[in-house]
Amino acid sequence: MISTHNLCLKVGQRLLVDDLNIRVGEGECWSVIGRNGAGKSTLLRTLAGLRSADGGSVAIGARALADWPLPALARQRAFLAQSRSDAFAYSVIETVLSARHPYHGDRYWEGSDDHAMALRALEEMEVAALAERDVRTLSGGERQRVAIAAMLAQDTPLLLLDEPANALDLAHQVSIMALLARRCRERNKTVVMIGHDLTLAHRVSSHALLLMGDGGWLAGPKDEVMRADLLGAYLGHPIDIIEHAGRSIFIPIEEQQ
Ligand SMILES: Nc1ncnc2c1ncn2[C@@H]1O[C@H](COP(=O)(O)OP(=O)(O)OP(=O)(O)O)[C@@H](O)[C@H]1O
Repeated sequence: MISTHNLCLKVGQRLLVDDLNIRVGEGECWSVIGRNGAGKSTLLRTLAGLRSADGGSVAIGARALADWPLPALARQRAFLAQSRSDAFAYSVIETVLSARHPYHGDRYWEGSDDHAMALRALEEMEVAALAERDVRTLSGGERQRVAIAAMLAQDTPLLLLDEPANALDLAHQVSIMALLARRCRERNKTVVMIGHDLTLAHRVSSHALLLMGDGGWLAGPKDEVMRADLLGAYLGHPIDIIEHAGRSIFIPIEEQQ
């Protein structure tokens, strides 16, 4: 679905990611893991085509990202930014409907199919009751769920999400991550997301990509990569993994006082 070829990312003189070669297949769910400042958002923005590579390339399907016309690219991938600000008094439903524009061509108005999809996405995110509300009046968690609803309404094969669990309460963190995993399993969608909750990431992901922040990286199936020794090295803190009720629970090891 999406692949990188000797991808290099830099900010200023600092090398964040060096020679990254990954192939994210259809139906796979990848978690990108690393310390603050390791380059996770920079990578995701590059995968979305919102920032150019500092070396190497990204391809969606067989076509280089740079060769995708923007409307066609918007039908291939949806992107959830880490934060957003709303300058205008759009309603929730208008915000979600705007995600349907890539399907309009020359048509200005949305059709009834667009409305039905937008409403369905709001219902899935449990924010349908807020459809007529001004987005600027929403709580942080409600706004996050509306942004994810817009992604679902965009209905792309590839979803790129920068910390989707941000601002969500516990129940919504679990349900939305489970929904993303189901989208991969049942509808063959492809997800690449950033998250700091290792237990949740391990539960829903098929693969993980660890970023060291100095160019180094490690990618593979989650059980090969999300090992205590590797995570400890990449996150700069020792980690314990406890098996409980068939799940792996990741906990930071407390230093002796
Ligand atoms: N426009 C910029 N100018 C200068 N430095 C930048 C710029 N954009 C990003 N950086 C730096 O690049 C590094 C990587 O940033 P990035 O946002 O990708 O990190 P991250 O892994 O997503 O971190 P976090 O977990 O805190 O969200 C950081 O040190 C950041 O300060």
